[in-house]
Amino acid sequence: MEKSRPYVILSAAISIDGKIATRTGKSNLSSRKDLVRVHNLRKSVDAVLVGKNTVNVDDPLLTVRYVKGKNPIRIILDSKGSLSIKSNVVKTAKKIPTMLVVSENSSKNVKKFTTKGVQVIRCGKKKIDIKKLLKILGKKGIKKIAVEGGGTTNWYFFKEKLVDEIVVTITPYVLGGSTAISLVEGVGFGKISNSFKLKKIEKIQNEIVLHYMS
Ligand SMILES: NC(=O)C1=CN([C@@H]2O[C@H](COP(=O)(O)OP(=O)(O)OC[C@H]3O[C@@H](n4cnc5c(N)ncnc54)[C@H](OP(=O)(O)O)[C@@H]3O)[C@@H](O)[C@H]2O)C=CC1
Ligand SMILES: Nc1nc(O)c(N)c(N[C@@H]2O[C@H](COP(=O)(O)O)[C@@H](O)[C@H]2O)n1
Repeated sequence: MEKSRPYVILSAAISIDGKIATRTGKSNLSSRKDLVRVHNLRKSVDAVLVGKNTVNVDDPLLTVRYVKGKNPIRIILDSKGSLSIKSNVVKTAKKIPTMLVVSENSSKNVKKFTTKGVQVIRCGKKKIDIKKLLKILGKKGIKKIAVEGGGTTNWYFFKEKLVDEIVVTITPYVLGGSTAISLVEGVGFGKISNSFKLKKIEKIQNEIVLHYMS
């Protein structure tokens, strides 16, 4: 692992058939107990990163609420700067550090975000260059990141071989549907070569939490 970039933990909850949301975008798969575990993970990292669609669909807070602890910095990948200023992450940005990552070519006026307390980072010409972004974050003192989806964001991190650890909860649901979002979207790998080592298995009632390391 390059020293200059943060350690990346990919965190998600999946259905038995590997989906992270229903075809209508419902994703509240984890039990309360598993969410307590997720919040313990959040308090242990410097930042939580998600893609723009996750913010649009879930309108998450991405805070530590079910346990006591410091909120991580929230990072949203949104190359066009199209996020709604009415989203919870923007509305709470004056209290909880929030970064919006846009591309260098994004012509959108970012002042509407900065006035709400959001720090805007420009990175990558047309699309966000996540390798470069991780270096920028490393320079800002961010040492550990939890990537919390969605499937497209997860794909970019796997594609660039930037995932150091995977923590995935298998929840007792079958969602089906060819348009339902999978743990990893994108075009996918052509070869079976991207392997991880199983380090821990936790059973939480009806769920199994798998911990894999690169
Ligand atoms: N069960 C679970 O654990 C979780 C479930 N979810 C679910 O996942 C769904 C959303 O997933 P999905 O639609 O795949 O979208 P994502 O949330 O992954 O957002 C993808 C978008 O982020 C923007 N983006 C910009 N640069 C990058 C980059 N370098 N890498 C990745 N993304 C980039 C892109 O938009 P642009 O081109 O405009 O910049 C891209 O289309 C929701 O339904 C949500 O509920 C999400 C998280 C966890
Ligand atoms: N680990 C996990 N389990 C689930 O069941 C989930 N739905 C998610 N989703 C991620 O957490 C975000 C919601 O966070 P808040 O409760 O609003 O703080 C969501 O947007 C996904 O990134 N994760």
